[in-house]
Amino acid sequence: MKILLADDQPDVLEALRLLVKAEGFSPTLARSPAAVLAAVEGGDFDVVLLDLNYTRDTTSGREGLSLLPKLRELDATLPVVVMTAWGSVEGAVEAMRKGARDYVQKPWDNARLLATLRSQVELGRALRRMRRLERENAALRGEVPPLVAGSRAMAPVMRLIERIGPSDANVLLTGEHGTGKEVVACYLHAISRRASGPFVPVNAGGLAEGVFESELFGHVKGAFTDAREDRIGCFELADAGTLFLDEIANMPLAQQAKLLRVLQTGELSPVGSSKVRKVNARVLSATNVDVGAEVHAGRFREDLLYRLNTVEIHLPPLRERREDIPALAGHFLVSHAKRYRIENASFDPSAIEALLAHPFPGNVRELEHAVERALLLAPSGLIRAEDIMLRRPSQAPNRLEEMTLEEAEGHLIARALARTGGNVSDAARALGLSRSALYRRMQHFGLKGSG
Ligand SMILES: Nc1ncnc2c1ncn2[C@@H]1O[C@H](COP(=O)(O)OP(=O)(O)OP(=O)(O)O)[C@@H](O)[C@H]1O
Repeated sequence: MKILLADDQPDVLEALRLLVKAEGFSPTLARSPAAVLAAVEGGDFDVVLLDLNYTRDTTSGREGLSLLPKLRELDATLPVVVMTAWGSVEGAVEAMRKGARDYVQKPWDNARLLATLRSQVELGRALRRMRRLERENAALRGEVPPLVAGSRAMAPVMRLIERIGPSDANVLLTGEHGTGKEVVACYLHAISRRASGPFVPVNAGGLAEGVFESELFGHVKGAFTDAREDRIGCFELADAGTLFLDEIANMPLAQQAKLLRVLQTGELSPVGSSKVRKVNARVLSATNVDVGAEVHAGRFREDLLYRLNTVEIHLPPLRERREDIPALAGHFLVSHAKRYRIENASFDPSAIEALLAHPFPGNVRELEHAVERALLLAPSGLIRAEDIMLRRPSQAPNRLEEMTLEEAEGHLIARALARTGGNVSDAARALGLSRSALYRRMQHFGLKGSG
């Protein structure tokens, strides 16, 4: 049983540590509200025992009280027991209202404290079990997207996802292209309290100047020439649900400012209207770019990043979680066989070996496409190594007709940049794009120019 003990008085902490350790708990200690949050973010506790007062000369309990909603946001199933000063019943009542499960008064009675902690651990576990069952049932009903993530590298990521999912916290998903950021966003929504509301994905980084506001905030009839009807924006479509903003690092600064305003106020006005509307959408966002570096370079607003990444979840590339390859391949085999009505689809062990040996620069998406192609090419339903066409990155084809549209685009852009010696303006002119549009695509493909 893992317990987090939080108090700013070392002697109290030590007494509590000895007490709970003797009873089979494994304690972690925190001496400040910040340490409590950091511990809960990084750890996996069965119960928290939280003192409400953090500076010796105050007894208001404010600091501890303000921690409770934050803890609930981080993990709604984590039981928190508060300690209050003797006789301060109001503090205890307020703490319970803010999400504490129980309280004990100082000086505490050892036997009662331990009994309270033990029963909270039991209750917390039951609650988590129930949540898991609900989720498994929802997955069986097809309401939660299947997420294959059994590898060791994904274990801490999954723990974080399970913990953060039910809360309303804004989450920034990072990771290379095709690592599953959108599936995870969908999963987070499906296990949240908003699951019965809508999940609205929008490619925030791909919206042109003129469409951004209307797409996100909506417009009223007559707001501009083409506005023949009122249109509801994605923020309102996601009301009581989740808005998923993809490719956020590609948003120009002007759009970032508009988004930030809505996130700060929780209010928006559709284009052409002066009426203010309240919005209630949980915002999940994603990027394959190092946003910290973008902030540093002045291309991304720090205050916006701060709003978006209450919690950051990084999805490792597939090459760092090879253990997942067989299960993912099996998952894609079943789902595509169903889609193409292919019976008896299966892998020969040589096929799995070939998959395990591939570096997958395109991550899970590349694996999915490889399995889909192999399924369509294998003469019987049995897929062998030779049916799987995997390209070594160094042997990437340079025949356009063998490429996907995305590969062809990246290839043409890289070629144009090579021809112009990395000059972005010249390359943009050659490709018939604006400089900023080319810049966005270069970021998308991880290409660099020389100015
Ligand atoms: N863990 C997973 N379990 C099952 N399917 C997955 C998993 N990860 C990714 N996929 C599948 O792989 C494909 C790519 O995933 P997704 O679109 O979520 O990646 P992404 O990181 O959002 O990509 P991009 O950065 O290009 O937008 C999807 O079809 C998705 O269903």
